[in-house]
Amino acid sequence: MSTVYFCRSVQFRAVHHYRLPELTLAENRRRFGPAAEPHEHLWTLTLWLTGPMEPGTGMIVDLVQVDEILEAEVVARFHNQHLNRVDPFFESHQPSTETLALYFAERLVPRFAPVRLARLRIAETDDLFAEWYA
Ligand SMILES: Nc1nc2c(c(=O)[nH]1)N=C([C@H](O)[C@H](O)COP(=O)(O)OP(=O)(O)OP(=O)(O)O)CN2
Repeated sequence: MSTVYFCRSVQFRAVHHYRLPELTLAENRRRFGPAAEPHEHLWTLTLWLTGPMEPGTGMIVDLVQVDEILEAEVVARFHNQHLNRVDPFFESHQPSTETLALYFAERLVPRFAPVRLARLRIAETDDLFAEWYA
């Protein structure tokens, strides 16, 4: 049986850096190079949502509802922020794309239920991104 996914992307601009707390600044600079310094990306978060299509509307989920959740959970919290400081979680977790994929998936899955978040992509650029699959 075929499956349809409804997809939506949202962007936010934010700074991050990589620094392990057990290392000195000089050691972090050697370990991570330029990425040890705060640097900005225009992040793109993309969701793949699936579930039954409502016969009347032909929709899996209303776009207005999707956008409200993304605005509250992603844009309002992360746009123009420093990711290492936006949530105490990132005091003990480096804000890599891999970590952000897990972070956003864990928070967005319950927000979209019973619509199923099946896949999520967080991209720093077109050629650097991480994906999460349910
Ligand atoms: N495993 C990961 N490694 C790195 C990540 C990541 O999310 N996961 N992120 C970064 C940085 O944020 C960094 O900005 C990207 O590193 P950079 O060396 O600039 O990457 P590119 O080679 O793609 O950049 P060019 O401008 O094309 O040289 C680092 N590592």
